[in-house]
Amino acid sequence: MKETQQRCLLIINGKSAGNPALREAVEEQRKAGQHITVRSTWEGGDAAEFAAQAAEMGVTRVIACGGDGTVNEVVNGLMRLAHDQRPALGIVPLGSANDFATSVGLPLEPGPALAAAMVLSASPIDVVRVTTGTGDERSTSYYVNMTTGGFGAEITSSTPKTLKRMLGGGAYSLMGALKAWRHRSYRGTLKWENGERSASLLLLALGNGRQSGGGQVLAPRAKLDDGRLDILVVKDFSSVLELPTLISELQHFPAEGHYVSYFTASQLVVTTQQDDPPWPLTLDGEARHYDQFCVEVVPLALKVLLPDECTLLSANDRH
Ligand SMILES: Nc1ncnc2c1ncn2[C@@H]1O[C@H](COP(=O)(O)OP(=O)(O)OP(=O)(O)O)[C@@H](O)[C@H]1O
Repeated sequence: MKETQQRCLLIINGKSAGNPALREAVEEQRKAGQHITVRSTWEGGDAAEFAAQAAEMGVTRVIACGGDGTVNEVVNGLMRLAHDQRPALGIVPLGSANDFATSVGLPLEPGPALAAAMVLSASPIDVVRVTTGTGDERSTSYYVNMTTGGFGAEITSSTPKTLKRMLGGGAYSLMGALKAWRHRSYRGTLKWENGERSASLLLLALGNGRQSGGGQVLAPRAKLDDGRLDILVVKDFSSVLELPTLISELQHFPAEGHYVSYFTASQLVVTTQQDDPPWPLTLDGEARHYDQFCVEVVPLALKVLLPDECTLLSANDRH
């Protein structure tokens, strides 16, 4: 940790611009001599726009104040800058889930979180690039924590608590909930550098971080800086009798189980056949549908202000 003066840009989700604890925290840090410029968003896209202006403002730290959606928007803005011009990213968690901030061990209250963002050192982490569509429809975006695809993506993006209850309640409760949600599987072909498989899937999770959906750990062995994506594939089932095995496998994350496979790759491409429905994929907290998408690791692309003891950094691996 460094006790130095910082030039920071705070990007606040407009929803939280009046947050009293955040206002107090900014005032306190300014009194302590920190140079803080604040920008508040009006609508989606603003946070990325502000972040992309950070280099010309001469700031060294950009602090995203909001939920996971705001963090990922700021990441997208920073990725528009050349690598050596990207300021470090800090986080003051103000969302409802805050999955990234929670899993890396950042303080969750505005005062301590902003104070931490002034002194924490910046660790380089991987960023994940997602390319969707083809030809004129092609679009690229980035994320730092996790994205989910398939039926599970529709649930994780809308009701974090429901998902937790579903997975914690045993086979019949899960089956009931799945029926109520008009559960469906998605067919597709997954291709990565060491393999290929076609399957009917319930859930696909692509983790650089470990959790999504408000505390649901779907990539328990992920590291932020190992150049790999942790991939969880949950195959579909046809009867309630299969569910106990599926639930048990979801607790152990086997490399190759009956329903659950867990492996790593630096790139994964998912494609559907012409008659298959497009896949829901959560990007920025919202599920959108795609016929094809490619996720790939951009190694050590961004410096993030993290606790030195963060267990998601390879340097803190137990030997
Ligand atoms: N002034 C604003 N008022 C309301 N919504 C906004 C405003 N500015 C941006 N947004 C929307 O908020 C989204 C980001 O939300 P954010 O992730 O900060 O909160 P959240 O959804 O509550 O968090 P979490 O994902 O942790 O539950 C942006 O993608 C944008 O669409």
